[in-house]
Amino acid sequence: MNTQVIIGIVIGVVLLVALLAVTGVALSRRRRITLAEPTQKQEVDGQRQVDKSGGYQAGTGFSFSQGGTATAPPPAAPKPAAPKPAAPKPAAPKPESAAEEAERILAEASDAPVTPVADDPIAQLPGTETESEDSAMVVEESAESATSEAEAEPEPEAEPEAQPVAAEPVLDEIAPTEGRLSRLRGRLARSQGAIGTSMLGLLGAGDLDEDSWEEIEDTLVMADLGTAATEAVVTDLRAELATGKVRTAEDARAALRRVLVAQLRPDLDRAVHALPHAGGPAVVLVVGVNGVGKTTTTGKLARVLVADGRRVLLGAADTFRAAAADQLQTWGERVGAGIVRGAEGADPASVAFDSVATGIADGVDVVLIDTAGRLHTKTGLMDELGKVKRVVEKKTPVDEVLLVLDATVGQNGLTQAKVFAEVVDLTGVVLTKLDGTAKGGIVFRIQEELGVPVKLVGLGEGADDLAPFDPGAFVDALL
Ligand SMILES: Nc1nc2c(ncn2[C@@H]2O[C@H](COP(=O)(O)OP(=O)(O)OP(=O)(O)O)[C@@H](O)[C@H]2O)c(=O)[nH]1
Repeated sequence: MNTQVIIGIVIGVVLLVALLAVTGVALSRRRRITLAEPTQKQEVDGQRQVDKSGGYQAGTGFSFSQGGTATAPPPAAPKPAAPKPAAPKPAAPKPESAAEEAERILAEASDAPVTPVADDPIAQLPGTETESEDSAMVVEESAESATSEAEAEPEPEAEPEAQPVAAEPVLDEIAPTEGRLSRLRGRLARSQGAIGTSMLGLLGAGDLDEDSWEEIEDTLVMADLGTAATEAVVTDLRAELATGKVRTAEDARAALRRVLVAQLRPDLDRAVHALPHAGGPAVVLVVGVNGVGKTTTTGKLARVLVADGRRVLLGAADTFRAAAADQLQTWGERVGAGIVRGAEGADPASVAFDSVATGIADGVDVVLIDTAGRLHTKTGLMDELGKVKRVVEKKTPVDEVLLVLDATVGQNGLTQAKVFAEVVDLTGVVLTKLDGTAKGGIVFRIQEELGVPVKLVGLGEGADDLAPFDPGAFVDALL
């Protein structure tokens, strides 16, 4: 009896030990797999990509692609430290130190024509005066820190806190992006309706006399479509109705939908060029005037990219407003993206340069640079934005220049947009605050007048209130 108990206990202990051993092996395997994850390869546009996300994925309705259209590759500029083919190893020190390189590039960029900012009140803000000594110092400091961090590449357990790329953030849950288009519909429905209700009422009423056509025109103009787009829509609608196939209210709705969608140019490339290219991260510049939602959009975009499996570095080149860098840093911490920021009032170009240098050194997939809000009337500041772009291009091409526009400001937004388009080659527009009192018709004008596609829309202040722009879904939301 006693012997049986003892045997039972022995068997139990043996089984327990075996179970622990198996669990231990499984755990250590899993750990190893997690660490090895960054080598996972993906095919994107026929090119091999390295997924360094650690498997943090979310289904996404967003479309990302490789750039190459925002800027031509940097002209025969001395290509800084030809990156090693086996990329993600952080920065082997270059022959020219990062600080020297930064200094040289900023000095070269400063030779380019920069409009004097003499009596411009905005230009009197700290840091806007000239780039020379102060900014060079900032670059030197930050470039040095980037280099030394890269040199002191940590052994697994000795992780330095100063690492610019994400220090143990508590990551947010990111809402799946799939449902965002239906959310777009709901949000727009709050403030839209002009096009839908009145147009469908008129079209559905049967034969249209000239008064009705005029009313249709007025409705479209009031919805912010502008005269050119309005005329085009009316002409196309007349043609549709002339076919005699529009007999019911449903036919009228379908015809109106067809015409509006066609007017929104569904053929335009709306993918955000945010995928890395061989040897370097994609660079996205986020530009626009104060308060339109640049920082918020940069943060929201970072979330989507991280959810899509990308390693993201944020560049806080909005040095005019200290809170903007703090705001961006918070976004980064929540989502697991690193940040490079300069001193308040530092030269934005130096921060942008430093961000890209750090991004290259750390092997991130994309660097999102949030720039300062610039009043479009301040030529000097606009020139400075040109400088930001030129300086970045010395390192790597800028893949995407996203202009953020506040949809609620209507015509003013368009005026701003045109000035920005003169200074930098815009590749896409983000239209924010479409959840507000915006009239959706502004989308038609922006695309028509700028020739640049609306790629993303902001639908609220919430972290996940960013959606890809889709002409069909957008028109559905209007009707
Ligand atoms: N309703 C709504 N509010 C938004 C949206 N996007 C941004 N905002 C709000 O707009 C305000 C300004 O946003 P910011 O991101 O600070 O704007 P900014 O362009 O970076 O401003 P500056 O740093 O001053 O140049 C904030 O209160 C945001 O929450 C949106 O899509 N909808």
